[in-house]
Amino acid sequence: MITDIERRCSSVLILVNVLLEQVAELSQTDCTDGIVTTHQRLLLEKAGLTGPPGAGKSTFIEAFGKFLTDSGHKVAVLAVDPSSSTTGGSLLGDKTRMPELSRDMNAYIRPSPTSGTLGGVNRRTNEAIVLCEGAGYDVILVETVGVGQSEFVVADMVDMFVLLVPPAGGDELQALKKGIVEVADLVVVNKADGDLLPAARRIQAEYTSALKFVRPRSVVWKPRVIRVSSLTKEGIPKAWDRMTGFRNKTWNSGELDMKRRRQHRVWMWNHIQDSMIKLFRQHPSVQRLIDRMEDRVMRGEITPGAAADALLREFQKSPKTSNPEQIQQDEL
Ligand SMILES: Nc1nc2c(ncn2[C@@H]2O[C@H](COP(=O)(O)OP(=O)(O)OP(=O)(O)O)[C@@H](O)[C@H]2O)c(=O)[nH]1
Repeated sequence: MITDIERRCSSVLILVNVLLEQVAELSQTDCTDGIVTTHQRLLLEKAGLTGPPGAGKSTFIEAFGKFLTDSGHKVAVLAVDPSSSTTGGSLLGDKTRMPELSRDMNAYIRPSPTSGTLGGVNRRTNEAIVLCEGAGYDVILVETVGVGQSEFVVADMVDMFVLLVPPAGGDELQALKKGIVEVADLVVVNKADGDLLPAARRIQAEYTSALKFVRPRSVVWKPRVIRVSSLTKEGIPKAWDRMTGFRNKTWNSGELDMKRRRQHRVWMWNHIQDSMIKLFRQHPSVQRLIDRMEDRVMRGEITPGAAADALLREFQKSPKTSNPEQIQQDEL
């Protein structure tokens, strides 16, 4: 269920986005160029953070975020929760998970959007990043649960990707490692304290060797593995040091700027894809045919390809499409 506040926040977000687009159109500049200067963009840190449930993401973000706000930064924590679009639940972004940071005037924690398609949820997260940049947050952390495809979507929204892991092995971790390690710029082994310290050292060595087999994505940065304790705060400054190291190197080489430009292109196409699907589904003649075609495909009377072609022909036949403004309303 969407609460009234969430509904209003979404409306405000969409309204601000529309305004940003109009300002960009008027000045014929890139939307983000209009609100964030080059100097600000150089100092901006946008990182994705993922890890399996129980790795200590909330505890880490709380400790890391406090360290940053104490050093004069403004920190925004956003969340992408793939389960929220299907179950209506929200694993992430809950303010009670980070009680101290959520009370901090220099931190903003945005709960995960809990409605809409995954595309819509991601789109709103991406728009929230742009708004946080404009509002002067210089560190933006986008948190995801490390179990789905969302990491790869988030990797297209942020400058760097951080994987947080607990000092434990097992099959679950092996599976997790394979996909995500390929997009990780920094692996943080959490809970490196007390009795868990020897295990944390072992996991650090394991990830360090796993990273050797990953195809490098940058010519100036080699992914690192560090140990931290979010409880004792040991290693927290080092995590920040590594993140700024990544940003400075990739910025100076031009890689970061190029990556951000490419991401804008990816998101343009993501938006087009989302909108096209909605237009398609809302097209009156397509709507009349969809149920029949789905039925025939399921009964094996027609191949999926032939059914898709029939629907696409119907869509192309009449240029009449639904009102895009109506689509935005429906998204809410
Ligand atoms: N010893 C130790 N325990 C930690 C550390 N960080 C987190 N924990 C503990 O690990 C457990 C899980 O921490 P959370 O921060 O809730 O983990 P999470 O990844 O956010 O978990 P989800 O909310 O389920 O996604 C809690 O009992 C924490 O107290 C750490 O650095 N050292």
